[in-house]
Amino acid sequence: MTDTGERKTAMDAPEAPRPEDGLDARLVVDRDTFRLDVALTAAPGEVVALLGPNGAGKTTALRALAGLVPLSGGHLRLDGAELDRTPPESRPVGVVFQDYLLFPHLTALDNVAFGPRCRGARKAEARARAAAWLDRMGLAGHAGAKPRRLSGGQAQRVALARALATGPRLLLLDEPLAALDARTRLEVRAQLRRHLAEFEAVAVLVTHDPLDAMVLADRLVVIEDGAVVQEGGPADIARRPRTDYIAQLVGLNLYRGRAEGHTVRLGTGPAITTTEDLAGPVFVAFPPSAVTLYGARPAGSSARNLWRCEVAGLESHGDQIRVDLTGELALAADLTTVAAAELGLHPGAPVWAAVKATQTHAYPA
Ligand SMILES: Nc1ncnc2c1ncn2[C@@H]1O[C@H](COP(=O)(O)OP(=O)(O)OP(=O)(O)O)[C@@H](O)[C@H]1O
Repeated sequence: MTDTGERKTAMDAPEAPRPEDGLDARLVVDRDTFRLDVALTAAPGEVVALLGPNGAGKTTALRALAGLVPLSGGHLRLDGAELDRTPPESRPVGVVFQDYLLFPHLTALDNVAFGPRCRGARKAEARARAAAWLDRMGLAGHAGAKPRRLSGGQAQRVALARALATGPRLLLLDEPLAALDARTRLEVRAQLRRHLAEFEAVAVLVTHDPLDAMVLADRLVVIEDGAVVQEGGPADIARRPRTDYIAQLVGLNLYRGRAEGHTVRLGTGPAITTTEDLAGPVFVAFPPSAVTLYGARPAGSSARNLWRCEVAGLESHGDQIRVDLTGELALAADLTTVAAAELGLHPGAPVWAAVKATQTHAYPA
């Protein structure tokens, strides 16, 4: 990064990455009854999303990386340097907080210049760097505006510029889009994706929105109850969820059982017929849209995956109705509103649920 904040300009002869470059951490944090213990590695240029339910420990992990909570154990190395004992203000780390935390009394320019100033840059230099960053973010025309005059999306970009203007080797983003309304979110998500793609160091973002994670990150690390339960590329996680939480996020019915060829036995429950030929512990997943419901047992149906169920709940999702079923197999089914009305579905109604083997997906557990 140059002093003006222009990155990737003098990159004609980039230095070869060293094996120790990037993030190498094991974050152990004890907080009363809660323990976080997650290993986190990332190469320069990689965007990693920490995804997980409320209280999983995502923010604690981010705060530990920033140095705002001490590690009880583990290690934290960035580009080969130990950071465990480095105070937050001396870490080469930029943070974008959920509500941006812009200084209300400072202009956009001075908000961005604040970062370099804190790191010892002279005023003129810090402001020049800030101006270059605002320009890059398409905000040159708003340099003199105070935060209250900025839209949510503009404020988000100022916060991002402020974090990037210090030339961080680790960029941390805490729920970067959570403060925005749905329409702005779409646009800001696309912009943020572009800026993250250009960022040559490590970026870690925390979110509980699967879409943000899938769109923005190269790799997802899913945390539940203080531990990593699954990590991988967005497509792999969406296709092969390994916990109920992830399956729900990506909208799949998920079961665990033992495969014998094309049959997967689910503990004491029923069996599911799949197209995959597997043996041993497996997961089976299928989308709610793959489920067909019948008011009575379908006569002459060749479907092997046919279960007697009962409607536990109904919820409308756009032009679809999500039906929660209990019975031989607990599952979610998506129907059109018309189909739900024709079946006269209501809580407690008995139904038969069918899924074709070709619509299921089995993979080793
Ligand atoms: N200052 C604190 N002192 C003690 N326990 C805390 C403190 N802050 C958080 N915790 C606990 O640590 C656990 C993890 O919280 P954390 O905020 O990291 O989760 P999260 O995944 O970011 O959740 P959310 O999505 O709700 O922000 C929770 O059980 C929480 O109650």
